[in-house]
Amino acid sequence: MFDSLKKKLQNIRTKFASNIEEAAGAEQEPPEGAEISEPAVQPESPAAEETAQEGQESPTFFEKVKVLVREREVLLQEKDVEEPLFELEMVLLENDVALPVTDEIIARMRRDLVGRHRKIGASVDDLVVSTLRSALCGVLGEGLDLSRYIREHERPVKILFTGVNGTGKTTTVAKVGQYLQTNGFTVVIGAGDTFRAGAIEQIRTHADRLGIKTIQHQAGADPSAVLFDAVQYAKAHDIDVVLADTAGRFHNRANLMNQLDKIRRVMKPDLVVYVDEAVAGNDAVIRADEFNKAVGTDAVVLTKADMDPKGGAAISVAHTVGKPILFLGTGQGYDDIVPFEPRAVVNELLGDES
Ligand SMILES: Nc1nc2c(ncn2[C@@H]2O[C@H](COP(=O)(O)OP(=O)(O)OP(=O)(O)O)[C@@H](O)[C@H]2O)c(=O)[nH]1
Repeated sequence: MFDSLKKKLQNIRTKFASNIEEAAGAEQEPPEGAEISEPAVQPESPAAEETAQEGQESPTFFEKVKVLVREREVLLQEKDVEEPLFELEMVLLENDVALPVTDEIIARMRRDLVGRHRKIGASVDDLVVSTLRSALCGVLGEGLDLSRYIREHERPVKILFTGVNGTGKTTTVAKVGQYLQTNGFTVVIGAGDTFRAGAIEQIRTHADRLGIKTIQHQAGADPSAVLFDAVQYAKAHDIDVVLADTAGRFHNRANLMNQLDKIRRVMKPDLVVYVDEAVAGNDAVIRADEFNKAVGTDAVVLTKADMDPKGGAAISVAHTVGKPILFLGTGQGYDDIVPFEPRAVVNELLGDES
């Protein structure tokens, strides 16, 4: 994931850095007519001093100026960052980052860079990276640690999975079941997709393989009743978590959305988790937002991240919906699920924090 974006961000960093170096250098230029032959710059280090004393090649004027500007602050103007900001905007949009989220990242970068005295540390790239890091962290928000959430809430914690057809909801229910068992929690699955032929068998097969109990009714039964029974089972058997699968549906199908509303009222989930596929890019972000408006969403899972080189949905969805990403699905195996940690994502995009 992010392969394409990572490479392009590296180029943008270089562009920002060279523009800032240039701006800082320009700030150092003496006024017209002033003496420029010998800038009052001390060699940077004892090693540099030694080199100078030995009469070897002394640093050029430009190198001396660079040393000087790195030790002080620079006041950047809009024109200094206009071009790389525009390039950054294009790169984000090309990689499926939603327009309002792109705007937000650009606005944060501009706010952090323009019109402020910024201290240039050891490297201009550090300044660029820290500004980008803070803009990206700003839109990714905080993650949601599911294990911690479960430990801090009354059991059974009830998690309802919603989303459109075929995005990987059922597989995700199984993966989350496996993840929770590995983390020491007991789990029951409610086979709430009573609509699609074969859906009950599908979730049952997954659950059997993982040694998880499934609560199921006949095909065509009322999913609210199935999920109510799953919750009763969990209460009676001291199970930590109920995972509720549901049929795929589009937010504009009123009857199916009413069914979801009924499920919510009957099952009273603690978390409603919207599942969509990262590869759908902006479509996934728009659908997530629409689902949130229609039935509410507490967290998002993005599946098929392994097939998405852009990563735009992962960057956009939390800011758009205003809810955290819980997991990324990274393959078809039960272990192919990773908790979404915004900091780790930013580190992957920009390189580890030094
Ligand atoms: N590569 C990849 N494939 C995935 C991932 N998650 C699910 N899939 C595959 O996506 C396909 C659809 O998954 P399902 O779990 O059946 O989807 P669903 O949303 O429950 O489908 P409906 O019940 O029709 O709504 C299956 O072939 C899964 O193996 C993932 O993270 N990566």
